[in-house]
Formats: sequence, structure tokens, C-alpha cells
Amino acid sequence: MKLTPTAIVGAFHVEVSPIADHRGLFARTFCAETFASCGLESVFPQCNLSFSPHRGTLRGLHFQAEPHAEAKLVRATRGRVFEVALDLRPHSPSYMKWASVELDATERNAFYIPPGCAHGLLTLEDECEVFSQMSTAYHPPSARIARWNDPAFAISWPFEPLILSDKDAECACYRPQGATHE
Ligand SMILES: Cc1cn([C@H]2C[C@H](O)[C@@H](COP(=O)(O)OP(=O)(O)O[C@H]3O[C@H](C)C(=O)[C@H](O)[C@H]3O)O2)c(=O)[nH]c1=O
Repeated sequence: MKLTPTAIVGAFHVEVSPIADHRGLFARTFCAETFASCGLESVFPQCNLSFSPHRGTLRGLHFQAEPHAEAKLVRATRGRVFEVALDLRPHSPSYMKWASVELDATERNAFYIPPGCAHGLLTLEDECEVFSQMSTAYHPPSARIARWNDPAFAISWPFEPLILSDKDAECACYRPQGATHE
């Protein structure tokens, strides 16, 4: 595996090192020791998948508030998706910045997103499936949404989403900590 830092502190592009032979290939996708030695969460008690039949489906940006903030290791198991991590940690050097990775099932790459960051995806083709390993169990009262087109973040999506949930479309824009409320 190869872990490459991104513009978000603590978020990494994870690439596999496939071992090919006459049968096909074998690749390690996760190693707790490697992750722990790099300061990444290494225990994932919950895994999820999402399937989106249509190109242009946007999911996110979602995160859980403390003390249920979760790290995610996300990969496309079918298709290609544009994945975004958004740093919402007020004390982080990359606070309110975003980073993207294109996850491709044929590349078998992944995106590690640390706790305190929101996560979203836009499918780049039909029939996309995304598999996520979560470091914290789902806790609905702690579920939060950051708006995909919030001008405060200015995320450069490859194109306008065609399909998204009402809750993702209608969520309020973010107010940075300490911001005055007009
Ligand atoms: C996350 C989660 C959700 N749910 C239920 C809640 C809803 O009734 C339904 C769909 O949830 P949601 O609309 O949050 O699913 P997506 O919009 O695909 O969001 C997912 O993908 C984006 C990119 C994310 O970052 C989250 O990891 C994840 O929420 O599954 C559960 O039952 N368990 C869970 O762990």
C-alpha cells in the first residue's frame, strides 16, 4: 500500500500495490499496523456501502459531531466517483479547506478521511458502488451535513449533480465557529 498526504491534514490517498500473476492479481487494501504507525485510525467496527445507478448522483457532505466523529476509509468497488473531504476542525491548519480523490474500482484506490472532516461523493458514471469502513458506529443524533455548494468552501465539483437527497439539497450553509449570526 502507498499512503499519500492530501491538502487536508490527516487525509490520505491510499493506493494498492497489486501482485499480478497468471490468475489475475492480489492486493492488500488495509493494514492496521501500517495505519496506526502513520497515526491513522486502524479499527473500523462498522462498514457501509452505497450503490448509485446513475451518473451525477451526489451524496454528502456528511459527518458526525463529537464525541461520535468518525474516520472513513472509502473505496469505489464499482465505477468511478469524485470523493471530497472537507476539514471542519477549527484548530486544523487546513480548516475549511477541501481535498478530492477520484476513486476508481479498476485502480482499487481509497481515500482515508480523518475524524472532524465531512465526506461527500459525486458519481462519474452509471452503476457506482462505494464501500466505506467507519471508525465509529452510526449515531443518528450526531449526524451533520455540510452543503455541497456552500460558497464558504467553494468545492470545485467536476459538474453539477443531477441526483441528490432533499436533506443534502436543503441543508443550511456553514457558520464557522465564532462567526456572528446576523
Ligand atoms: C450512514 C448510515 C445511514 N443509515 C441510514 C440512514 C438513512 O435512512 C439511510 C441513508 O443514509 P444517508 O442518506 O446518510 O446515506 P448517503 O446519503 O448515502 O450518505 C452516505 O454517504 C455519504 C457520502 C457519507 O459520508 C456517509 O458515510 C453516508 O451517510 O441509511 C444507516 O442505517 N446506517 C448508517 O451508518
